[in-house]
Amino acid sequence: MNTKSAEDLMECSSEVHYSGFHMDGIEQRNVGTEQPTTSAIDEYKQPFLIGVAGGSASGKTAVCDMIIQQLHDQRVVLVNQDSFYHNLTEEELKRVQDYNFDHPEAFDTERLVTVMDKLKNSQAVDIPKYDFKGYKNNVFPARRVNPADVIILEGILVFHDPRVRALMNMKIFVDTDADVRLSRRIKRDTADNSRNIEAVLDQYSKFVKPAFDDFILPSKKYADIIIPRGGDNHVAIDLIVQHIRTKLGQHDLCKIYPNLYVIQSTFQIRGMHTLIRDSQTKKHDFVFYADRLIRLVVEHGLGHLPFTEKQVITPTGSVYSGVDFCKRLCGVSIIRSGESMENALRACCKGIKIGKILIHREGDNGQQLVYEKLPNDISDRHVLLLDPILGTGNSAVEAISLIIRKGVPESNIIFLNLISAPQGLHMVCKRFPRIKIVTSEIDIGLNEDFRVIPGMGEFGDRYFGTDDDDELVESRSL
Ligand SMILES: Nc1nc2c(ncn2[C@@H]2O[C@H](COP(=O)(O)OP(=O)(O)OP(=O)(O)O)[C@@H](O)[C@H]2O)c(=O)[nH]1
Ligand SMILES: O=P(O)(O)OC[C@H]1O[C@H](OP(=O)(O)OP(=O)(O)O)[C@H](O)[C@@H]1O
Ligand SMILES: O=c1cc[nH]c(=O)[nH]1
Repeated sequence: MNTKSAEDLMECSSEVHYSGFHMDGIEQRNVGTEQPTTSAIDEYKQPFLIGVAGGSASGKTAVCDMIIQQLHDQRVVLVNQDSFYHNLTEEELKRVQDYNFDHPEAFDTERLVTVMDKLKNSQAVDIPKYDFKGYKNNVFPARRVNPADVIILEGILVFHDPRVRALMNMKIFVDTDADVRLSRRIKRDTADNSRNIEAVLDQYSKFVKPAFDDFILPSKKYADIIIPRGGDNHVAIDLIVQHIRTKLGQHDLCKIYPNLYVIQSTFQIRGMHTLIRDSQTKKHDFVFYADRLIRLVVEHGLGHLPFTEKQVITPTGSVYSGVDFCKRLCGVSIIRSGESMENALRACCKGIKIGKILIHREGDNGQQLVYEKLPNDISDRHVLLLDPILGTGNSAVEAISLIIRKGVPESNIIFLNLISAPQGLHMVCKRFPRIKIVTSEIDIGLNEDFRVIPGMGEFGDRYFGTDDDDELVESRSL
């Protein structure tokens, strides 16, 4: 994975326009001509890598073909582990029937790691073409593979090497009955009369079955998903494709940080963002739409708290099996902008205790804690930390550190936020990998004044009316 420091990502243009939507007719508009560089984000755009392992003739190819077919609108490449078989030496060629094609050492794993690492980092690669008749991997020309959104690596032993496994976003094991695999293999290998059944069975008992027991089956434990019956299992494949689509639709940072949640974007949400980001929006509209967005973020954040099962009897006398909210919570707002989120939290959680933290900005690089008042029993509670803007991450880190010093486990903190800059997300997620962050949009970056871009300016000034709004134009409605 390409790890860049937050500082390395600071190169962004300061003049940025927000690409919004007209709600009537849903026409996309690009308001400005000068777009910011997206190189900072592109660094983190990584393809989704799926590993498909399983015994010989288990149906891996069928599973891959079906996934590729269903992901027809995505750029998908299929890489086969067979392409990485070592060349056979003259000696080995003379006694090919004694060569173990099913052992991990039959593959050039170093080359496989290099190629997959490049593909994962969106670089084009040359993949060897293997000649199954001549047992050579130097067929000319090699296969040129360009970067794609999804890469599928298929083969009997693709889970064997930990470096290859570490690159995978999803690991699928195709689990097919041994009898079915053997009969398929016999049919396949004798189909064109190229081999007789004795030779096929001999290879099976000498190499294929032992390798399955010693290397392939033990690698099943690494799988995220085990598909019984291979390509015949349409339900499993539909579910896998749905999951891949969700992941592809997510912001790339969500793939890096599993505890980061961006609420699902709708035109309604984009419309509200368009209004609060518009420098021409008047204060009362700004407050109205910011409040609506905040309410959505708060409701979403509450969904990440633990629940217990609860059954109730409905007026029809039927049983409804539901859940009961976690009761031990509190809010903590970062003064002053965080206070704008308190009403939404109170509206959702009656009588909730809300603590406060004031962090004074000293220059633009450092933060200094100047005031805190938190519930005495905060360490027993789940904490909803409120601040609408995550910029450099300095304020959030300061506030989270204080809450942890008060005895709250990191995993009991949920940071609720409207707009996040990638720099702040990297800083907070790396420092506190177990806290959850819920945000409504991730922006492009920060400008030289550490303001989020495109952003929405100074949230506190716009929400509380301490900016100069003489010039603002008339109110508009959604
Ligand atoms: N005899 C022989 N077998 C080979 C050679 N190269 C690979 N194999 C066999 O090919 C098998 C790996 O391919 P499979 O997993 O069966 O291929 P596949 O088509 O992807 O399998 P499924 O799609 O799961 O049916 C190993 O079990 C090897 O024994 C070769 O040159 N000669
Ligand atoms: O991630 P950072 O770079 O630390 O920036 C984020 C901080 O900036 C904003 O507050 P601001 O300092 O503008 O004060 P205000 O809430 O009083 O307007 C925001 O509410 C955060 O607290
Ligand atoms: O863009 C920014 C950054 C910090 N605080 C804000 O209110 N806006």
